[in-house]
Amino acid sequence: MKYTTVIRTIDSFEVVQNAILRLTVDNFSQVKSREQLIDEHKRLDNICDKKKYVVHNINKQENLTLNIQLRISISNLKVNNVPTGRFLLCRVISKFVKLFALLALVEDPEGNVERLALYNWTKEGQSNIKSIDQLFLSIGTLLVIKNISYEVATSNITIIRSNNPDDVIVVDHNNKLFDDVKWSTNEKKVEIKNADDFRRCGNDYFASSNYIAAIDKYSNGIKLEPQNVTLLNNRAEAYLRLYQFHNAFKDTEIALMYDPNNLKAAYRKGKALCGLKHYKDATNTLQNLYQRMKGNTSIKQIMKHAEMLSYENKNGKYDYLRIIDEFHERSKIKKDSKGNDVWIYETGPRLDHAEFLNDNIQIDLVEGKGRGWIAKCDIPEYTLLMVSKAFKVVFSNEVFGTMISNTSNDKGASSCAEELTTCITRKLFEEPYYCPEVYQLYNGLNLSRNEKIEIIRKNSIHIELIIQALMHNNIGLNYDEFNLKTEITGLGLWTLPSFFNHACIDENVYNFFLGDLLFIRTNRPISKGEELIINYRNATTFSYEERLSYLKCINIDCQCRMCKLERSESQEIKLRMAQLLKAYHESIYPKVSKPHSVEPSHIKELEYLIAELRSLRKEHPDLGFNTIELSNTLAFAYLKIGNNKKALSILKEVYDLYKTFRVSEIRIIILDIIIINSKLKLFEEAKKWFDIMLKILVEPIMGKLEDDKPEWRKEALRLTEKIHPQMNSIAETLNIV
Ligand SMILES: C[S@@+](CC[C@H](N)C(=O)[O-])C[C@H]1O[C@@H](n2cnc3c(N)ncnc32)[C@H](O)[C@@H]1O
Repeated sequence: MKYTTVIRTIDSFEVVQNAILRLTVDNFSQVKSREQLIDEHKRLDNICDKKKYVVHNINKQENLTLNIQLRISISNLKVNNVPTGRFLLCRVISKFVKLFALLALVEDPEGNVERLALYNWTKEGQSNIKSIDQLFLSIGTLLVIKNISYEVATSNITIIRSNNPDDVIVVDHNNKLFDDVKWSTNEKKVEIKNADDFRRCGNDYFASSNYIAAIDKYSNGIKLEPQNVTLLNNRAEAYLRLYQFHNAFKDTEIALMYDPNNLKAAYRKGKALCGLKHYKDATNTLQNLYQRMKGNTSIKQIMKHAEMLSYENKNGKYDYLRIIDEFHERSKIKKDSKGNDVWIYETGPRLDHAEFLNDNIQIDLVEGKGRGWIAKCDIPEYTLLMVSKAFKVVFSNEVFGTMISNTSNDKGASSCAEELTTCITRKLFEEPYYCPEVYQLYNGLNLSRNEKIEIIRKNSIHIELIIQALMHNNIGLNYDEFNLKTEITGLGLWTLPSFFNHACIDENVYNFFLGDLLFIRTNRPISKGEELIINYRNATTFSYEERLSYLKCINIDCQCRMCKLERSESQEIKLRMAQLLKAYHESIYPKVSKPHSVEPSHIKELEYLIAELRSLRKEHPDLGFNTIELSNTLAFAYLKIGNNKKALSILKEVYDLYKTFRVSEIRIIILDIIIINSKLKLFEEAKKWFDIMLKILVEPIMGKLEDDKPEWRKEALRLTEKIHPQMNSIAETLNIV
C-alpha cells in the first residue's frame, strides 16, 4: 500500500504504524486518570486486529529468583535507555489488543500507569491459532519484564517496549517472591470526591491549558451530578478550546435544558454553532443573547463575528485584504527556550472565516471518474465556487517542532502524512459525528453499497477507510503563488473540494490557500453541464513521468490533452527533445547569459533549437511549454544587441501562445514586456501591459475586476501591496497611480 503526499509517494506501512501507535499513546500523560486511560484503551477494540495468530508460549516460572533490589519503577525509566540488569514488575490492568504489537496498560506497585508494547509475540499460522482475547495475559496478571526499553515513539510519546517474548515472565500466584511488595492501588483508600472537587481540579488543569485533563475531571464530576450546569459549561469551554464543537454544543444544550436562562451556556452554544458552521443559528443565538445583555462587549464582539460568518457564507463575499493580514499575523513564529521555532498564536494560521458553496454547482456522476462537480448553468470567469475550511490540516512546523521550508525529503513527507492520519483518526474518535464526512470520500476500496451504508451507520472508526480516503484526497498546502511571506507548508483534508477531478492541463478551476482556507474559482467561462476540473499535478511544472507515477497511485489514467500527446510521442521524439534541451542548458545558455554582448551565431543556434523543439510538436503548438524559457533567453539576447523591437515581438508571441495556462513564466514574460516598453519610452504600451499583469495577479483572488469603474486599479493595488509589492513600485515608476 502506498500513501501519497504532496511531494511524492511513500511507503505507507511506517506511516500507518506510527499513526496508530500515536493514536493509542498520544497525550498519554500522568494527568489522565487510570479510569480514563482504561476507557480509552477499550476503544482500541474497534480498530485492533481480530485475526487469529500463533501466540508465543507464555513463560511461567514458578521458581523464579530475582534480586528485588533490581526492580525499577515506571517513574524511574529514562527514554532511550535500557536499564541493564533491572526488571520491571507490573500488573496488567487492561485487556491486550493486537495492533502492530500487543498493547495493554500496566501499572507498577507505586501506581504509575504506562502502555506496554510486546513485540514478536505473534505469527500468522495454521495450527494452534488463538485470538488475543480476555484470557491472554488477563487483567491482574503479574509480569516481570527484563530488558525493557522506554521509548519515544514519535513526537514525545512514551511507551514501554519489550522485543523478546523470553524477557517476559508471568509470575505464578504461588510465587512468594513479591509477597512483601505493596501495591498502592490496593492500599489506596478510595478517595470519595464530590462534583465540586472535580470542578476545582478541572479548573486547575484548564488554567494550565491542559484541556484534555480538565475534560476528564469535569466528566467525572458530571457522572456524579449530571445536571450540574457549571460543570457542563466548563466542559463545553474546554471542548471549544480543543475545537471539539460538536461535544461543546451537546454540553451547552444539556446545560440550557436544565437552566434555559444560563448566559454562559448560550454564549458557548453560539461559539460552538459557529465552529459547526451553523452560522445562521449561531447568529440568532448570539443576537438573542445580546438583546438580554445589551452593552456586554464580549457578547457583542462574538455576535458581530457570527454575523460576518453568516454574511460570508450566504454571499461568498470575503474581505481578502483583512484575511491576508490575519494570515500574516497568525503565521508569526518566535523562538522557544530551546531555540525551536514555535507559533506565537497557538493555533497557527487557522483562520476563522465561513465556508461558502456556490448554488450553481452540484456533485454528479462523471463517466470514468466516479463523482465530480458539475455546473448547473453557465458560470462566468473568476466566479467563486467554494470556500472550504480544512477538515484537518497539519502545518510543517507543528510536525517538526522547527520551521522547515519544505518537506521534500522522505521523512518530511511521511511525518506530515502520519500526523494528518493521526489527527483525523483522533478527531473521529472524539467526535464520531464527523465520520460520514470522511467515509463518503473516494477511497479506492471496492466496498459494496451495503457495506458503505453499514460503516456510515455505525459511525465507528474504520482505520483502513480513513487511510485510503486520505491517500486519495489529501492536498498539499502551498502559498508560493502569492508571495505570502511565509515558508510554511503542510498537508490537509478539505472534504467538499475532494470531489473535484483532475486534469494535468486545461483545468477550468483554480484554487489558492489563505491559512487553512481553500478558495476555488473558475478560471474561464463555464457552460451549463460542464465538469469543473482542478489540477492535482500541473503539466507545466511536472514531467510526464512524475505525473504518471503520482496519478497511478490514486487510480487515475489521465486522458487530458497533454497526457494523450505525451503517451503518443515516440521514444525517438522524446530523445530528440531531451538532446535539444541539454544543448540549450549546457552549451547555449551559458554563452548567451554572459554579461557582455552576444554573438549573432549564438542567437542563430538558439533560434534553431527553438524551431526544432516546436517542430516536434507542430500539431500542438500551444503545448510546447518547454520552449518558453528558451524564447525568453532569445528575447534577452536581442535586447543585448539593441534590437528591442524584436525582443518585444518574441515575448508577445510567447504570451499569446501560453496565456491561457497562466504559468508563472507568463508573469515573468509580461514583466519583461513592461520593462522593455518603458525602456523604449512607450509608456502607454507599458501601462496596458501593467494592467494585464495586475488582472492576472488580482482576479484569481478577488474575482473579476470592474475595470469600467475608475477605482478598479487602486483596489487591485491595495491587494498587490500585500502580496506583490514590487507591482506597486512599478506603478509608481510608470506614474500609474
Ligand atoms: C479527489 S477524488 C475526486 C472525486 C472522486 N471522483 C469521487 O468520486 O469522489 C480522486 C479520485 O477521483 C478519480 N479521478 C480524478 N480525476 C480523474 C481523471 N481525470 N480520470 C479518472 N479518474 C479520476 C480517481 O479515482 C481519483 O483517485
